[in-house]
Amino acid sequence: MPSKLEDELFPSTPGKFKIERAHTMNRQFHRCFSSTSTMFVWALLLIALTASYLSLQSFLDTGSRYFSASWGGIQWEKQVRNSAQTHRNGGMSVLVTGAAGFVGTHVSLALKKRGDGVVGLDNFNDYYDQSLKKARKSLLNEHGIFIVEGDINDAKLLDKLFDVVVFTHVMHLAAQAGVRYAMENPQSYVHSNIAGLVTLLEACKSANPQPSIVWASSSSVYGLNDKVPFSESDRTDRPASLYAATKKAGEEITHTYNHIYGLSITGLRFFTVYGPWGRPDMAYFSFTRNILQGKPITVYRGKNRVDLARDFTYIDDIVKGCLGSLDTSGKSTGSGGKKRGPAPFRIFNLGNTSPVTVPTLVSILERHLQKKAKRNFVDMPGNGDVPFTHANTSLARKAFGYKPTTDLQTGLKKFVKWYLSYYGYNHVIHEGQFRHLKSGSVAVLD
Ligand SMILES: O=C(O)[C@H]1O[C@H](OP(=O)(O)OP(=O)(O)OC[C@H]2O[C@@H](n3ccc(=O)[nH]c3=O)[C@H](O)[C@@H]2O)[C@H](O)[C@@H](O)[C@H]1O
Repeated sequence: MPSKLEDELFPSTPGKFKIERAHTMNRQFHRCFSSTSTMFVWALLLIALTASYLSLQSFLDTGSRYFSASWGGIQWEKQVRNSAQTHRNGGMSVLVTGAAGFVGTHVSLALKKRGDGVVGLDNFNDYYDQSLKKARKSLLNEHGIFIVEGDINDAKLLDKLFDVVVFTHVMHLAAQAGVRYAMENPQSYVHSNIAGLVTLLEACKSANPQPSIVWASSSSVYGLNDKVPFSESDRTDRPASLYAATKKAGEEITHTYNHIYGLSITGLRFFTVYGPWGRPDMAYFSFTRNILQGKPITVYRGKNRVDLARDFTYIDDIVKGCLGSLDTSGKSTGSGGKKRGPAPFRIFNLGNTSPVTVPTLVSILERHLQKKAKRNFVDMPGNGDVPFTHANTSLARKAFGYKPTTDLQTGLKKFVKWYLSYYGYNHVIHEGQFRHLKSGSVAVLD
Protein backbone atom coordinates (compact mmCIF):
# COMPACT_ATOMS: atom_id res chain seq x y z
CA MET A 1 0.00 0.00 0.00
CA PRO A 2 1.24 3.47 -0.81
CA SER A 3 1.94 5.45 2.18
CA LYS A 4 0.12 8.58 3.12
CA LEU A 5 3.02 10.62 1.95
CA GLU A 6 2.98 8.96 -1.49
CA ASP A 7 -0.71 9.76 -1.75
CA GLU A 8 0.01 13.34 -1.16
CA LEU A 9 2.90 13.44 -3.60
CA PHE A 10 1.23 11.87 -6.65
CA PRO A 11 -2.14 12.32 -8.34
CA SER A 12 -4.67 9.63 -7.36
CA THR A 13 -4.62 7.80 -10.70
CA PRO A 14 -5.29 4.06 -10.05
CA GLY A 15 -2.83 1.39 -11.37
CA LYS A 16 0.42 -0.46 -10.77
CA PHE A 17 2.51 2.15 -12.39
CA LYS A 18 1.48 4.62 -9.80
CA ILE A 19 2.68 2.41 -6.97
CA GLU A 20 5.98 1.41 -8.63
CA ARG A 21 6.71 4.96 -9.63
CA ALA A 22 5.85 6.07 -6.20
CA HIS A 23 8.40 3.67 -4.73
CA THR A 24 11.04 4.75 -7.20
CA MET A 25 10.35 8.38 -6.42
CA ASN A 26 10.43 7.61 -2.76
CA ARG A 27 13.92 6.15 -3.09
CA GLN A 28 15.01 9.11 -5.21
CA PHE A 29 13.53 11.49 -2.69
CA HIS A 30 15.43 9.82 0.16
CA ARG A 31 18.61 9.82 -1.90
CA CYS A 32 18.01 13.43 -2.78
CA PHE A 33 17.16 14.32 0.79
CA SER A 34 20.18 12.50 2.14
CA SER A 35 22.47 14.20 -0.43
CA THR A 36 20.99 17.63 0.50
CA SER A 37 21.60 16.98 4.16
CA THR A 38 25.14 15.82 3.35
CA MET A 39 25.66 19.02 1.42
CA PHE A 40 24.22 20.94 4.34
CA VAL A 41 26.62 19.25 6.73
CA TRP A 42 29.51 19.93 4.37
CA ALA A 43 28.46 23.54 4.06
CA LEU A 44 28.33 23.85 7.83
CA LEU A 45 31.73 22.27 8.08
CA LEU A 46 33.10 24.63 5.45
CA ILE A 47 31.66 27.65 7.24
CA ALA A 48 33.10 26.43 10.53
CA LEU A 49 36.50 25.87 8.94
CA THR A 50 36.48 29.32 7.28
CA ALA A 51 35.45 30.95 10.52
CA SER A 52 38.17 29.24 12.50
CA TYR A 53 40.73 30.07 9.77
CA LEU A 54 39.72 33.73 9.87
CA SER A 55 39.84 33.94 13.65
CA LEU A 56 43.20 32.16 13.64
CA GLN A 57 44.44 34.69 11.07
CA SER A 58 43.21 37.60 13.12
CA PHE A 59 44.69 36.05 16.26
CA LEU A 60 48.00 35.65 14.46
CA ASP A 61 47.80 39.20 13.08
CA THR A 62 47.07 40.67 16.48
CA GLY A 63 49.60 38.41 18.08
CA SER A 64 52.35 39.19 15.60
CA ARG A 65 51.56 42.91 15.78
CA TYR A 66 51.62 42.67 19.55
CA PHE A 67 54.97 40.93 19.55
CA SER A 68 56.63 42.69 16.60
CA ALA A 69 55.13 46.20 16.52
CA SER A 70 56.84 48.96 18.37
CA TRP A 71 53.58 50.36 19.63
CA GLY A 72 50.66 49.21 21.74
CA GLY A 73 50.19 47.82 25.23
CA ILE A 74 49.54 49.30 28.65
CA GLN A 75 53.09 50.46 29.25
CA TRP A 76 53.25 52.12 25.83
CA GLU A 77 49.97 53.95 26.46
CA LYS A 78 51.28 55.17 29.78
CA GLN A 79 54.40 56.58 28.14
CA VAL A 80 52.32 58.30 25.47
CA ARG A 81 50.03 59.85 28.11
CA ASN A 82 52.91 61.04 30.28
CA SER A 83 54.67 62.62 27.33
CA ALA A 84 51.49 64.43 26.26
CA GLN A 85 50.98 65.90 29.74
CA THR A 86 51.14 69.70 29.80
CA HIS A 87 53.09 71.53 32.50
CA ARG A 88 51.73 75.04 32.19
CA ASN A 89 48.35 76.70 32.41
CA GLY A 90 46.62 76.61 29.06
CA GLY A 91 49.36 74.40 27.65
CA MET A 92 48.81 72.42 24.48
CA SER A 93 49.17 68.72 23.79
CA VAL A 94 50.94 68.36 20.49
CA LEU A 95 51.46 65.36 18.26
CA VAL A 96 54.66 66.10 16.32
CA THR A 97 55.07 63.95 13.22
CA GLY A 98 58.61 63.62 11.90
CA ALA A 99 59.81 64.35 15.43
CA ALA A 100 63.19 62.68 14.89
CA GLY A 101 63.74 64.86 11.83
CA PHE A 102 65.69 68.11 11.81
CA VAL A 103 62.85 70.62 12.30
CA GLY A 104 60.78 68.10 14.30
CA THR A 105 63.48 67.70 16.93
CA HIS A 106 63.92 71.44 17.44
CA VAL A 107 60.20 72.19 17.56
CA SER A 108 59.54 69.32 19.99
CA LEU A 109 62.26 70.53 22.35
CA ALA A 110 61.00 74.12 22.23
CA LEU A 111 57.42 73.05 23.00
CA LYS A 112 58.52 70.84 25.88
CA LYS A 113 60.74 73.57 27.27
CA ARG A 114 57.83 75.97 27.63
CA GLY A 115 55.62 73.35 29.30
CA ASP A 116 53.58 71.89 26.47
CA GLY A 117 52.94 68.18 26.13
CA VAL A 118 54.64 66.53 23.15
CA VAL A 119 54.32 63.09 21.63
CA GLY A 120 56.61 62.41 18.69
CA LEU A 121 55.97 60.12 15.75
CA ASP A 122 58.65 59.06 13.29
CA ASN A 123 59.23 56.13 10.94
CA PHE A 124 63.04 56.43 11.05
CA ASN A 125 63.35 55.75 7.33
CA ASP A 126 66.76 55.43 5.67
CA TYR A 127 66.59 58.47 3.40
CA TYR A 128 69.61 59.67 5.33
CA ASP A 129 71.75 58.38 8.16
CA GLN A 130 69.45 56.68 10.66
CA SER A 131 71.96 56.95 13.48
CA LEU A 132 71.59 60.73 13.36
CA LYS A 133 67.83 60.27 13.75
CA LYS A 134 68.40 57.89 16.67
CA ALA A 135 70.72 60.42 18.29
CA ARG A 136 68.02 63.08 17.96
CA LYS A 137 65.56 60.63 19.49
CA SER A 138 67.87 60.10 22.48
CA LEU A 139 68.07 63.85 22.91
CA LEU A 140 64.28 64.07 22.91
CA ASN A 141 63.96 61.17 25.35
CA GLU A 142 66.38 62.91 27.71
CA HIS A 143 63.96 65.84 27.73
CA GLY A 144 60.98 63.63 28.55
CA ILE A 145 59.61 63.41 25.02
CA PHE A 146 58.40 59.99 23.98
CA ILE A 147 58.80 59.05 20.31
CA VAL A 148 56.46 56.53 18.78
CA GLU A 149 58.11 54.55 16.01
CA GLY A 150 55.55 54.35 13.24
CA ASP A 151 54.38 55.67 9.90
CA ILE A 152 51.81 58.37 9.20
CA ASN A 153 50.28 55.89 6.73
CA ASP A 154 49.36 53.60 9.63
CA ALA A 155 45.73 54.60 10.22
CA LYS A 156 45.33 52.18 13.13
CA LEU A 157 48.27 53.67 14.94
CA LEU A 158 46.97 57.20 14.42
CA ASP A 159 43.51 56.26 15.69
CA LYS A 160 45.09 54.65 18.70
CA LEU A 161 47.12 57.77 19.47
CA PHE A 162 43.98 59.92 19.27
CA ASP A 163 42.20 57.40 21.54
CA VAL A 164 44.91 57.59 24.16
CA VAL A 165 45.47 61.38 24.07
CA VAL A 166 43.25 64.37 23.36
CA PHE A 167 45.71 66.25 21.17
CA THR A 168 44.92 69.94 20.92
CA HIS A 169 47.39 70.38 18.03
CA VAL A 170 49.22 68.40 15.39
CA MET A 171 52.55 69.71 14.14
CA HIS A 172 52.92 67.76 10.94
CA LEU A 173 56.56 67.69 9.80
CA ALA A 174 56.91 64.11 8.59
CA ALA A 175 57.62 64.17 4.85
CA GLN A 176 59.87 62.97 2.10
CA ALA A 177 62.23 65.92 1.79
CA GLY A 178 64.82 66.81 -0.84
CA VAL A 179 64.25 68.41 -4.20
CA ARG A 180 66.58 66.38 -6.42
CA TYR A 181 65.97 62.94 -4.85
CA ALA A 182 62.44 63.05 -6.30
CA MET A 183 63.89 61.96 -9.65
CA GLU A 184 65.40 58.85 -8.07
CA ASN A 185 62.50 57.77 -5.91
CA PRO A 186 59.28 59.51 -6.97
CA GLN A 187 57.03 57.01 -5.19
CA SER A 188 58.42 57.89 -1.77
CA TYR A 189 57.09 61.46 -2.25
CA VAL A 190 53.63 60.21 -3.10
CA HIS A 191 53.73 57.78 -0.17
CA SER A 192 54.68 60.34 2.48
CA ASN A 193 53.61 63.72 1.17
CA ILE A 194 50.28 62.70 -0.37
CA ALA A 195 49.04 59.35 0.97
CA GLY A 196 50.53 59.91 4.44
CA LEU A 197 49.10 63.41 4.63
CA VAL A 198 45.62 62.17 3.75
CA THR A 199 45.82 59.36 6.32
CA LEU A 200 46.81 61.87 8.96
CA LEU A 201 44.02 64.29 7.99
CA GLU A 202 41.49 61.45 8.12
CA ALA A 203 42.54 60.67 11.69
CA CYS A 204 42.41 64.37 12.65
CA LYS A 205 39.00 64.85 11.07
CA SER A 206 37.57 61.91 13.01
CA ALA A 207 39.15 62.85 16.32
CA ASN A 208 36.80 64.33 18.86
CA PRO A 209 37.65 67.12 19.55
CA GLN A 210 39.54 67.76 16.36
CA PRO A 211 43.07 69.14 16.75
CA SER A 212 44.37 72.24 14.97
CA ILE A 213 46.98 71.40 12.36
CA VAL A 214 50.17 73.22 11.46
CA TRP A 215 52.23 71.57 8.75
CA ALA A 216 55.35 71.99 6.64
CA SER A 217 54.83 73.10 3.07
CA SER A 218 57.82 74.44 1.16
CA SER A 219 59.27 77.46 -0.62
CA SER A 220 59.62 75.14 -3.60
CA VAL A 221 55.91 75.62 -4.39
CA TYR A 222 56.85 78.95 -6.00
CA GLY A 223 58.57 76.91 -8.70
CA LEU A 224 59.19 78.92 -11.84
CA ASN A 225 57.71 82.06 -10.31
CA ASP A 226 60.15 84.92 -10.96
CA LYS A 227 58.46 87.76 -9.12
CA VAL A 228 60.55 88.59 -6.05
CA PRO A 229 60.26 88.50 -3.13
CA PHE A 230 57.86 85.54 -3.07
CA SER A 231 54.53 86.42 -1.48
CA GLU A 232 51.86 83.94 -0.46
CA SER A 233 49.49 85.28 -3.11
CA ASP A 234 51.99 84.68 -5.94
CA ARG A 235 51.55 81.93 -8.53
CA THR A 236 52.30 78.42 -7.28
CA ASP A 237 50.98 76.46 -10.23
CA ARG A 238 54.32 75.83 -11.95
CA PRO A 239 56.31 73.50 -9.69
CA ALA A 240 59.79 72.59 -10.94
CA SER A 241 60.10 69.26 -9.10
CA LEU A 242 57.89 66.40 -7.98
CA TYR A 243 58.78 67.35 -4.41
CA ALA A 244 57.34 70.82 -5.01
CA ALA A 245 54.30 69.33 -6.73
CA THR A 246 53.53 67.09 -3.73
CA LYS A 247 53.85 70.04 -1.35
CA LYS A 248 51.57 72.11 -3.56
CA ALA A 249 49.14 69.18 -3.65
CA GLY A 250 49.32 69.13 0.15
CA GLU A 251 48.18 72.74 0.24
CA GLU A 252 45.16 71.87 -1.90
CA ILE A 253 44.38 68.70 0.05
CA THR A 254 44.49 70.49 3.40
CA HIS A 255 42.18 73.11 1.96
CA THR A 256 39.53 70.50 1.24
CA TYR A 257 39.77 69.12 4.78
CA ASN A 258 39.38 72.62 6.12
CA HIS A 259 36.42 73.25 3.83
CA ILE A 260 34.56 69.98 4.36
CA TYR A 261 35.41 69.01 7.94
CA GLY A 262 36.21 72.30 9.66
CA LEU A 263 39.84 71.46 10.46
CA SER A 264 41.97 74.46 11.37
CA ILE A 265 44.96 74.37 9.03
CA THR A 266 48.15 76.39 8.80
CA GLY A 267 50.67 75.59 6.05
CA LEU A 268 54.21 76.92 6.47
CA ARG A 269 56.41 77.45 3.43
CA PHE A 270 59.90 76.83 4.83
CA PHE A 271 62.85 78.40 2.97
CA THR A 272 65.98 76.16 2.94
CA VAL A 273 66.25 75.59 6.69
CA TYR A 274 69.71 74.96 8.14
CA GLY A 275 71.41 74.61 11.52
CA PRO A 276 72.67 72.18 14.18
CA TRP A 277 71.23 68.65 13.97
CA GLY A 278 70.44 69.42 10.33
CA ARG A 279 69.87 67.19 7.31
CA PRO A 280 72.99 65.58 5.83
CA ASP A 281 71.48 65.65 2.33
CA MET A 282 71.46 69.45 2.22
CA ALA A 283 74.22 71.46 0.55
CA TYR A 284 75.58 73.33 3.62
CA PHE A 285 75.94 70.00 5.45
CA SER A 286 77.59 68.00 2.66
CA PHE A 287 79.85 70.92 1.73
CA THR A 288 81.08 71.03 5.34
CA ARG A 289 81.91 67.34 5.31
CA ASN A 290 83.68 67.50 1.96
CA ILE A 291 85.67 70.62 2.80
CA LEU A 292 86.88 69.00 6.02
CA GLN A 293 87.88 65.87 4.15
CA GLY A 294 89.62 67.77 1.39
CA LYS A 295 87.16 66.49 -1.20
CA PRO A 296 85.78 68.64 -4.03
CA ILE A 297 82.29 70.12 -3.82
CA THR A 298 79.94 70.58 -6.74
CA VAL A 299 78.56 74.10 -6.99
CA TYR A 300 75.69 74.44 -9.42
CA ARG A 301 75.35 77.53 -11.60
CA GLY A 302 72.32 78.83 -13.41
CA LYS A 303 71.86 80.04 -16.99
CA ASN A 304 74.61 82.37 -18.24
CA ARG A 305 76.74 81.30 -15.27
CA VAL A 306 74.54 83.15 -12.82
CA ASP A 307 75.04 82.05 -9.22
CA LEU A 308 72.16 80.24 -7.56
CA ALA A 309 70.79 81.85 -4.42
CA ARG A 310 68.70 80.74 -1.47
CA ASP A 311 66.91 82.50 1.34
CA PHE A 312 68.71 80.26 3.88
CA THR A 313 66.73 80.32 7.14
CA TYR A 314 68.18 79.44 10.52
CA ILE A 315 66.41 76.76 12.51
CA ASP A 316 65.72 78.95 15.59
CA ASP A 317 63.78 81.39 13.42
CA ILE A 318 61.79 78.53 11.93
CA VAL A 319 61.02 77.20 15.42
CA LYS A 320 59.70 80.61 16.46
CA GLY A 321 57.52 80.61 13.36
CA CYS A 322 56.18 77.13 14.15
CA LEU A 323 55.33 78.01 17.74
CA GLY A 324 53.77 81.30 16.68
CA SER A 325 51.63 79.42 14.18
CA LEU A 326 50.51 76.87 16.78
CA ASP A 327 49.67 79.63 19.27
CA THR A 328 47.52 81.53 16.79
CA SER A 329 46.06 78.60 14.90
CA GLY A 330 42.49 78.95 16.15
CA LYS A 331 40.25 75.98 16.78
CA SER A 332 38.92 73.33 14.46
CA THR A 333 35.15 73.47 14.39
CA GLY A 334 34.13 69.95 13.41
CA SER A 335 33.25 66.96 15.52
CA GLY A 336 32.42 63.38 14.71
CA GLY A 337 33.72 64.01 11.18
CA LYS A 338 31.20 66.84 10.60
CA LYS A 339 31.93 70.52 10.12
CA ARG A 340 30.14 72.85 12.56
CA GLY A 341 31.35 76.14 11.14
CA PRO A 342 34.21 77.82 9.26
CA ALA A 343 37.72 77.20 10.59
CA PRO A 344 40.96 79.10 9.88
CA PHE A 345 42.93 78.20 6.76
CA ARG A 346 46.28 79.98 6.58
CA ILE A 347 49.51 79.80 4.58
CA PHE A 348 52.69 81.64 5.61
CA ASN A 349 56.19 82.04 4.24
CA LEU A 350 58.86 81.34 6.85
CA GLY A 351 62.10 82.60 5.32
CA ASN A 352 65.00 84.86 6.17
CA THR A 353 64.12 87.64 3.71
CA SER A 354 67.71 88.02 2.48
CA PRO A 355 68.97 85.55 -0.12
CA VAL A 356 72.62 84.54 -0.29
CA THR A 357 74.37 82.94 -3.28
CA VAL A 358 75.72 79.41 -3.03
CA PRO A 359 79.37 80.52 -3.62
CA THR A 360 78.96 82.97 -0.70
CA LEU A 361 77.67 80.12 1.46
CA VAL A 362 80.83 78.21 0.57
CA SER A 363 83.06 81.19 1.46
CA ILE A 364 81.39 81.50 4.88
CA LEU A 365 81.95 77.80 5.53
CA GLU A 366 85.61 78.14 4.51
CA ARG A 367 86.05 80.90 7.07
CA HIS A 368 84.39 78.94 9.88
CA LEU A 369 86.19 75.71 9.04
CA GLN A 370 89.46 77.51 8.34
CA LYS A 371 89.93 75.37 5.30
CA LYS A 372 89.70 76.04 1.55
CA ALA A 373 87.03 74.33 -0.50
CA LYS A 374 87.80 72.66 -3.81
CA ARG A 375 84.99 74.15 -5.89
CA ASN A 376 83.80 72.34 -8.93
CA PHE A 377 81.36 74.55 -10.87
CA VAL A 378 78.74 72.69 -12.88
CA ASP A 379 75.80 73.98 -14.91
CA MET A 380 72.59 73.39 -12.96
CA PRO A 381 71.23 70.08 -14.19
CA GLY A 382 67.52 69.94 -15.01
CA ASN A 383 66.74 68.14 -11.79
CA GLY A 384 64.08 70.26 -10.15
CA ASP A 385 66.26 73.05 -8.79
CA VAL A 386 65.13 76.66 -9.03
CA PRO A 387 67.64 79.52 -9.53
CA PHE A 388 66.72 81.51 -6.41
CA THR A 389 64.30 81.88 -3.53
CA HIS A 390 63.41 84.99 -1.55
CA ALA A 391 60.67 85.23 1.04
CA ASN A 392 58.34 88.07 1.83
CA THR A 393 57.35 87.29 5.42
CA SER A 394 55.06 90.23 6.16
CA LEU A 395 51.99 87.99 6.55
CA ALA A 396 53.65 85.90 9.28
CA ARG A 397 54.92 89.06 10.92
CA LYS A 398 51.40 90.46 11.09
CA ALA A 399 49.84 87.20 12.32
CA PHE A 400 52.32 86.24 15.06
CA GLY A 401 55.21 88.70 15.03
CA TYR A 402 57.57 86.52 12.95
CA LYS A 403 60.91 88.26 12.50
CA PRO A 404 64.00 86.27 11.51
CA THR A 405 67.05 87.39 13.48
CA THR A 406 69.91 85.08 12.47
CA ASP A 407 71.98 85.88 9.39
CA LEU A 408 73.77 83.14 7.45
CA GLN A 409 77.19 84.03 8.88
CA THR A 410 75.98 83.63 12.48
CA GLY A 411 73.83 80.58 11.78
CA LEU A 412 76.59 78.69 9.98
CA LYS A 413 78.99 79.42 12.82
CA LYS A 414 76.59 77.65 15.17
CA PHE A 415 76.15 74.81 12.71
CA VAL A 416 79.91 74.27 12.30
CA LYS A 417 80.35 74.30 16.08
CA TRP A 418 77.72 71.59 16.41
CA TYR A 419 79.11 69.60 13.48
CA LEU A 420 82.59 69.51 14.95
CA SER A 421 81.31 68.55 18.38
CA TYR A 422 79.12 65.81 16.95
CA TYR A 423 81.42 64.28 14.31
CA GLY A 424 84.81 65.66 15.23
CA TYR A 425 87.23 67.23 12.80
CA ASN A 426 88.29 64.00 11.12
CA HIS A 427 84.98 62.32 10.68
CA VAL A 428 85.45 59.51 8.20
CA ILE A 429 82.61 58.40 5.97
CA HIS A 430 82.20 54.83 4.79
CA GLU A 431 80.82 53.89 1.40
CA GLY A 432 77.14 53.05 1.32
CA GLN A 433 76.18 54.71 4.58
CA PHE A 434 74.12 57.22 2.70
CA ARG A 435 72.19 55.05 0.35
CA HIS A 436 70.26 57.21 -1.99
CA LEU A 437 72.85 59.56 -3.45
CA LYS A 438 75.04 58.50 -6.29
CA SER A 439 76.54 61.88 -7.13
CA GLY A 440 78.85 62.05 -4.12
CA SER A 441 77.69 65.61 -3.62
CA VAL A 442 75.95 64.79 -0.40
CA ALA A 443 77.02 63.75 3.04
CA VAL A 444 77.42 60.15 4.08
CA LEU A 445 77.25 59.97 7.82
CA ASP A 446 77.19 57.40 10.51
O1 LIG B 1 63.11 75.50 0.75
C1 LIG B 1 62.67 74.40 0.52
O2 LIG B 1 61.50 74.16 0.46
C2 LIG B 1 63.60 73.27 0.25
O3 LIG B 1 64.88 73.60 0.81
C3 LIG B 1 65.87 72.66 0.60
O4 LIG B 1 66.11 72.53 -0.80
P1 LIG B 1 67.25 73.38 -1.48
O5 LIG B 1 66.98 74.82 -1.39
O6 LIG B 1 67.45 72.80 -2.83
O7 LIG B 1 68.49 73.09 -0.51
P2 LIG B 1 69.88 72.38 -0.75
O8 LIG B 1 69.71 71.02 -1.26
O9 LIG B 1 70.67 72.55 0.48
O10 LIG B 1 70.53 73.25 -1.91
C4 LIG B 1 70.83 74.62 -1.67
C5 LIG B 1 71.49 75.21 -2.89
O11 LIG B 1 72.73 74.54 -3.11
C6 LIG B 1 72.79 74.06 -4.44
N1 LIG B 1 73.57 72.82 -4.44
C7 LIG B 1 73.10 71.72 -3.84
C8 LIG B 1 73.83 70.57 -3.81
C9 LIG B 1 75.08 70.55 -4.44
O12 LIG B 1 75.80 69.54 -4.46
N2 LIG B 1 75.51 71.66 -5.05
C10 LIG B 1 74.80 72.82 -5.07
O13 LIG B 1 75.25 73.82 -5.64
C11 LIG B 1 71.36 73.87 -4.89
O14 LIG B 1 71.27 73.96 -6.28
C12 LIG B 1 70.70 75.03 -4.16
O15 LIG B 1 70.79 76.17 -4.92
C13 LIG B 1 65.48 71.33 1.18
O16 LIG B 1 66.46 70.35 0.88
C14 LIG B 1 64.14 70.87 0.65
O17 LIG B 1 63.76 69.70 1.33
C15 LIG B 1 63.10 71.96 0.79
O18 LIG B 1 62.71 72.06 2.12
